[in-house]
Amino acid sequence: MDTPLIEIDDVSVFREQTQILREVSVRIPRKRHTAVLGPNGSGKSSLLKLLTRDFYPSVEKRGHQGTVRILGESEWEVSKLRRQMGIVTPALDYEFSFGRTGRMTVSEAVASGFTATRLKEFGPSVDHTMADAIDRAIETVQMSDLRHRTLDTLSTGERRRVMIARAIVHQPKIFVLDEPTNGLDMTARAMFLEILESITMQDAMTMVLVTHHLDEIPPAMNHVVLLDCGRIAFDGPKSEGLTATRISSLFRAHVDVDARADGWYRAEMDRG
Ligand SMILES: Nc1ncnc2c1ncn2[C@@H]1O[C@H](COP(=O)(O)OP(=O)(O)OP(=O)(O)O)[C@@H](O)[C@H]1O
Repeated sequence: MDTPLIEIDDVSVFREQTQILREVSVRIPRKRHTAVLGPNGSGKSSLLKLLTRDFYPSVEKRGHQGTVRILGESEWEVSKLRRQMGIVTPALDYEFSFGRTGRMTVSEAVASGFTATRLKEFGPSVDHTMADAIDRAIETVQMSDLRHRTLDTLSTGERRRVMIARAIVHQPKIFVLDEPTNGLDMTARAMFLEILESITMQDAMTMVLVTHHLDEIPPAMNHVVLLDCGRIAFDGPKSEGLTATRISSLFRAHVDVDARADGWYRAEMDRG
């Protein structure tokens, strides 16, 4: 059997006396695109930070320390690990919006995904194969016309699409997105979701999407993890996780959930 891409085993994380993740265990095999859903402060970003090695499992009072294995390994040099993953976070988007990083062109920024670097001086020397991959990634996010523009001249929606191209240019096995539609208007969001949908359908990378919004989970993403106060409240098939009962309990509100025929979900708060 294939080694799972991600195995988190009995991990707790404490920060400043507060326990922000509680005995979390999650296993994500290849091709199991997974949405991590939960209310504000439930620990979604902290879970992703375990994957990117921004957070490590804490040692608990009884001496126990959980493990995080990525591609079968628990010891990773952070820079090497980042090259195995595509990552899109609001913080990264911000970093690419100004200063020397913001003055990179779309093509240069996408090329920097090969080395997981943030400045063109540290970027790769681009050979033919890489140039083709850069073109394909830029096409996937529908940015070919703007490829020579610098990032600081792009709208948030356009820059976010460039971040996707940068994250996938080297065809990583794992593609992680943290609330990627934050700050996008209706049209930019719809376009962004269409791009995510096309990437999940290719199945080349396994996507882990952190979101508050059920209606952002692409149809081909069939697995959900529900996080509640740092604990896993559910981990399983989307059709069983995204029920009105579970979602209402998670968000402490009456929520109607509609599984649509096209595979997308809609949720609406029942204010009655
Ligand atoms: N570095 C830190 N130091 C102290 N507390 C932290 C730290 N990082 C996160 N927390 C706390 O851990 C909890 C979970 O935070 P996290 O950002 O993972 O939640 P989230 O589900 O991603 O929230 P949101 O949806 O609002 O982004 C919050 O109560 C937060 O204040």
